[in-house]
Amino acid sequence: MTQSLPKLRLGTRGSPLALWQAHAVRDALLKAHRWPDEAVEVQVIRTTGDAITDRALSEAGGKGLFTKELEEALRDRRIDLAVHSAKDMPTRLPDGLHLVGYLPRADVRDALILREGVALRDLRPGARVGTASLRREAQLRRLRPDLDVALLRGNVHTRLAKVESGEFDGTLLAYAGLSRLGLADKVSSVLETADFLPAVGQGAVAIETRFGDIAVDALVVPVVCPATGLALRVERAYLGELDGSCRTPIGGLARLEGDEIQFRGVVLAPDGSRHYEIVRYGPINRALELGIAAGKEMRAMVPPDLLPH
Ligand SMILES: NCc1[nH]cc(CCC(=O)O)c1CC(=O)O
Repeated sequence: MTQSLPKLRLGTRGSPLALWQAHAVRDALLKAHRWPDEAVEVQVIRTTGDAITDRALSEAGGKGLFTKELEEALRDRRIDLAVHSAKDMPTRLPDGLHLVGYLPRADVRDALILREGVALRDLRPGARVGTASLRREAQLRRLRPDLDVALLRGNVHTRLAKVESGEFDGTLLAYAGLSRLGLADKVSSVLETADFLPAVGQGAVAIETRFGDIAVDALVVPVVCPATGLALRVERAYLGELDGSCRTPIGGLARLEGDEIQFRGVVLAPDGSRHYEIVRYGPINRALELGIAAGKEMRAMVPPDLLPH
């Protein structure tokens, strides 16, 4: 029997980071199946989020802005899989779609990029640090209430340019993204997760497919990382319990420790004046339950002005 070569159409946004991630998935597929280059075709799809550059994403409508058009293409069968930053994925997906898995997770930490100096403590009081992330802003204010934290949007290169030009004294970005773009040498220092928790999903590349399209899923499964899948199951279940708005600064990180999962979560007041932390452990075969329990515990602890209803 001759096996005909599949032609998988992989959809992605067109940003440099998205393209890197799409090609990482494509390369993994080609390698795992020993396919020739033409077996996986990358299709660039422009999303609503790509058109917004002047406002904080939380104001523009938040998550979903970067995924909608890709998900429409999936449902219309114009593509067979969509590749996303796991961090940018809403906790609830549209009917008929699912996350089949993730590439092995990269460094989860946030990185500090400073015009001068190395560490957070090197910033003088009043120094201007730019970020568009509520989570980064709140954690930064908590650690350094004396800084002037301001909105800084745009792609990675734009942000780095604004630090280099002196418009900002520093910025915070995901280490994983910088490293994928070959910009790890711009990093002044990394913020340890002990005092600065990443966003749920940070550092992970997600692969979304049509639920029930077992032919496609069977081809994707060999490239997905089970450990990353477990961690993301916990983190996304936690976020799902807290969701409702993306106006609340939320961090969360699950890690495998032997046959246990450790989860740590944080919710903060936007100005960093209050923060609520939880640590929970659970067995690996109870990942979903661990995430849900962590989310419920957090919800019970956090005052309603930070997490509505
Ligand atoms: N929201 C944009 C986004 N989505 C994923 C990453 C970085 C890569 C990753 O976390 O996997 C970034 C940039 C950033 O936050 O610095």
